[in-house]
Amino acid sequence: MASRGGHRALLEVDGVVVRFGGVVAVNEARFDVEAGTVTGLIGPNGAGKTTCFNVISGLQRPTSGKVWFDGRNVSNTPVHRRSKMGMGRTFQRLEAFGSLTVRDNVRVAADIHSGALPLRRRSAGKVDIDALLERVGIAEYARERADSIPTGTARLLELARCLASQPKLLLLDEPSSGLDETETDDFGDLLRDLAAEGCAILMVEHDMDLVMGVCDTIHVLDFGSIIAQGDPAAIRNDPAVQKAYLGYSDEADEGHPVRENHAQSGGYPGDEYDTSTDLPPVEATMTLPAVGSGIGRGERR
Ligand SMILES: Nc1ncnc2c1ncn2[C@@H]1O[C@H](COP(=O)(O)OP(=O)(O)OP(=O)(O)O)[C@@H](O)[C@H]1O
Repeated sequence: MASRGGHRALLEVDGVVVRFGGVVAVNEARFDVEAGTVTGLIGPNGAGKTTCFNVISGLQRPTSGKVWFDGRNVSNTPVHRRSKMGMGRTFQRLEAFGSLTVRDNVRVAADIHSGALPLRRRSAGKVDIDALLERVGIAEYARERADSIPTGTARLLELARCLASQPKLLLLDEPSSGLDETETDDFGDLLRDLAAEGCAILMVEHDMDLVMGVCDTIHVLDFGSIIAQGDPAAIRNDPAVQKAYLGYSDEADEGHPVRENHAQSGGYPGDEYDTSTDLPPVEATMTLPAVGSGIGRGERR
């Protein structure tokens, strides 16, 4: 966390609370995201991940607490200014302009960003659109209309549009949904490459193979509170995390299931289990991929 006068992480979520009436969606969340790393923000459905993302990107004002970005308190900074400072975000909902080609969508995103830069920085901010499409793996769709491409490709287009603004911090909300196994593997490699180039990546993601395979650090939210923080090995073995995802409390261990809302969320680790049943099978705890197994080793759904 922030040290006064010393090192500050690129992003710091500093005791953020968000209340919606009686619901505490985020409860004193506190975590950092360092430049050059991939960080996962995970948790059962309704845990507060999207609300946290909204606070970081400026769509949601926190009830209390602060967000620091690049050494500045941005808690009251509007979305467009945060974007100009180097925050890029993708959304669960796809946002591309359907009637434009894939290439033009990325061009527009690059132009908007470049237009927002001071004149002296515009040429430095110029993006090679074709190289970017190539890098993200959608060059073959460059001339297709965005509303005619497969969902996985549209997801990658979102990423390309975001990268066109050359962000220092990339906020990715469910980036792998709609990607097939090969696309997800390539996507994981791309995230590692971006981090190696110095980008900070924070992602909300339900695909545990991907999360465990690419993240340096993972923060786990449950009912708005951070219940565990650490590397994939620590998170995988953390009893509180297992409990949160299984939907059992201590009482439940004695045969009284509680927190059905989470148990039915289906996101983790039992992506394979039938979410129409009340609780996932206990074996679901065993479906977490081994840390270091890489991604896409056949366990993915
Ligand atoms: N605008 C809102 N008004 C009232 N309650 C809200 C609002 N937004 C979110 N909530 C509540 O806050 C809690 C956290 O929701 P949030 O969407 O942040 O969770 P999440 O972890 O992103 O869930 P999911 O994985 O399903 O997207 C939930 O109980 C949700 O119902």
